[in-house]
Amino acid sequence: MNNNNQLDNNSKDKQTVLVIGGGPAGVQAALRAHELGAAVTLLEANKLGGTAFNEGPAPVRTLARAARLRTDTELYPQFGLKGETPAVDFAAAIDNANRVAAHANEVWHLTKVVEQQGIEVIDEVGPTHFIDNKTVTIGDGREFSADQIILTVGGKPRKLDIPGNELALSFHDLWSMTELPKRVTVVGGSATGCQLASILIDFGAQVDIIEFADRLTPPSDIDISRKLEEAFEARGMNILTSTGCQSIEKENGRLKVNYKHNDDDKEDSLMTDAVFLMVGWPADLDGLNLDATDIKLNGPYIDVDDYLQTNVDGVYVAGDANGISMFVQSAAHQARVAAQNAVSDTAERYDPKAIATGSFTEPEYGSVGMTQAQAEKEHDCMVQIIDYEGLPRAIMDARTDGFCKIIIGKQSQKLLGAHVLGSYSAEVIQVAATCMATGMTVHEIANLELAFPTFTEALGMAAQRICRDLRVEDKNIKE
Ligand SMILES: Cc1cc2nc3c(=O)[nH]c(=O)nc-3n(C[C@H](O)[C@H](O)[C@H](O)COP(=O)(O)OP(=O)(O)OC[C@H]3O[C@@H](n4cnc5c(N)ncnc54)[C@H](O)[C@@H]3O)c2cc1C
Ligand SMILES: NC(=O)c1ccc[n+]([C@@H]2O[C@H](COP(=O)([O-])OP(=O)(O)OC[C@H]3O[C@@H](n4cnc5c(N)ncnc54)[C@H](O)[C@@H]3O)[C@@H](O)[C@H]2O)c1
Repeated sequence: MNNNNQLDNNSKDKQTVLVIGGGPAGVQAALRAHELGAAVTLLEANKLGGTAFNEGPAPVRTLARAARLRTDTELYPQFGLKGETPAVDFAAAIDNANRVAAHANEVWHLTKVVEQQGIEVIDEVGPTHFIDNKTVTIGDGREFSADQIILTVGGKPRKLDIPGNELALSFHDLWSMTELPKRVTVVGGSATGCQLASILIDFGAQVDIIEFADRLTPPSDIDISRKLEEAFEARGMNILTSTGCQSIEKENGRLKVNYKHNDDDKEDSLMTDAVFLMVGWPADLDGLNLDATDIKLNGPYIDVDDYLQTNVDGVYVAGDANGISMFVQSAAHQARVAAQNAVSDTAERYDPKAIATGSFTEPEYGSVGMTQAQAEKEHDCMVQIIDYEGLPRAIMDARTDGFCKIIIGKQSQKLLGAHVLGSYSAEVIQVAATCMATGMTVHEIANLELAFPTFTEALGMAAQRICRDLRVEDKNIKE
C-alpha cells in the first residue's frame, strides 16, 4: 500500500488493496483479499458495519420483533391465556433497537476483530474522496493508492424531487424519534416501506402507504403482494396503489400529502403527522468525487461487468453500490468475488445460484428465484400452492394466514422459484434456496424428511403434489 503521508508497507511483492466502505461488503472484501495474501487497507467514513448493522436490517428487525410480541398477544384467548395487550413505550422500543444496532461496534468491537486479522482499518474519518482513478484522500489529508480498489460504499435513501421533500423523513430519522406519530404516511410500498408500515401499525399508529406501482412490493411474486395487501388492509392500513406522491406541505401544525392516482389523474390529499420517503436506494456517491475518475455509472449505481469490475481496470464494486442485488447476503458474496478477482489470476463471475430473501413484515414473506410471471415467460412450469389453512403447524400455532408456492420447470423438474408468506417465512425460504442451489429435482425435494410439525414442511408437501401431478401426466416418470 502506498499511503503517501504515512505508510509504505513492505508489500512490494504483494498486491495492495484499498477497500472503501466498511459495511458487510467492505468487511468481507477486506477479509477475503487479506486471506488471498494481499496487503489491505479498509477506509470507512463512519463505523464499521454499514447500513446492515448500524441502521437498517439489525435495528429494523429488532423493532419488528417488538411489534410481533405485541400482536401475538391477540392470540392469547384462543390459547387459554389471559392478559392485556401491552402498551407501547415507543422511545424504549427505539432505544432497544439502537442498543442492538450498536452491538457490532460496542460488543463485538468489529474494528478490532478486523484489525486482528492483519487488515489496516481507518474508520470514522469521513468520506473517502477520489483524486484520480487510483488515488484517494480522506478528511485528514492522507492520500492512498493501491494496485486494486474495491468500492463498497453502499446506498442511501432516495429523495423525491417534489415540493415539500424536506418535510419528509427517511429511515435515518426513525432512530432518534421519541414519540410514535398518531398518523404516519409511508411513500413507497416496497421492501423498506412495507417493513416500516407494518411495524408502525402494530405499534398503534394509523398508517397509509402510497405506492406508485399497482401493487405492494412490486418485485415480489404477485401472490405475496396480494396477500400482504390483504393482511395490511385487515389491520386497518390505508393502501393507495397506482398513486404517486405529488407534494407535501405544512398545514395547521400537521402535514398535508397531495397525491395523484395514475389511472385517472385524479388528485387528492390526506392529513398526517409524519411522512417517510421509502422510494428507492441509489448508490451513496456523496463525497466520493467520481468526477475525478473515469468510472462510469449505470443510472444511480456504479456500472460493473460480470466480474464486478468497473470500466477502470483494477477498480471493483461490491454490494448495494452496483445495484445488482441489494441484500446483505449478496453484498457479502459479491465482496468475496470482487476480492478474488482483484487479487488472484482467476476470473470469477458473480453468478448466484439462489438468493434467499426475507422481509420482516407481519406477516413475514420470503422468496427465492423467479416469480411465477417471470418463470412462465421462459419455461413450461408447474405451480403448486400449499395454503396454510391446511398445514398442521399453522393450525397448531393459529397462524393459518399464509402459503407456500413453488414453481417447477417441467423440463428440468427443478425448482425455478419459491415464495412463502406467513410465520418464519425468512427461515422456510432458506431450505427452498438450498434445494435450488444444489439443483435438487422436485422428486428429491418431495422425499426430504422435513421435521414435523413445521412451516417448512409445506415445501415438501408442495413438491409431493407436483410429483403426483407429474405421475398422472406420465406414468413412466423416473423418480
Ligand atoms: C431499512 C432497511 C432494512 C433492510 N433490511 C434488510 C434485510 O432485512 N435483509 C437484507 O439482506 N438486507 C436488508 N437491507 C439492505 C442491506 O442493508 C444492504 O443490502 C446492505 O447493507 C448492503 O451492504 P453494503 O456493504 O453494500 O453497504 P452498507 O451496509 O450501506 O455499507 C456501506 C458503508 O460504506 C460507507 N461509506 C459510504 N461512502 C463512503 C466513502 N466515500 N468513504 C468511506 N466510506 C463510505 C458507509 O458509511 C457504510 O458504512 C435493508 C436496508 C434498509 C435501508
Ligand atoms: N428485508 C429485506 O431484505 C430488505 C428490506 C429493505 C430493503 N431491502 C433492499 O433495499 C432495496 C431498496 O428497497 P426500497 O423499498 O427502499 O426501494 P425500492 O426501489 O425497492 O422501492 C421503492 C418503491 O417506491 C415507489 N415510489 C417511487 N416513487 C414514488 C412516488 N413518488 N410515490 C409513490 N411511490 C413511489 C416505487 O414504485 C417502489 O415500489 C431493495 O432492492 C431491497 O433489496 C431489503
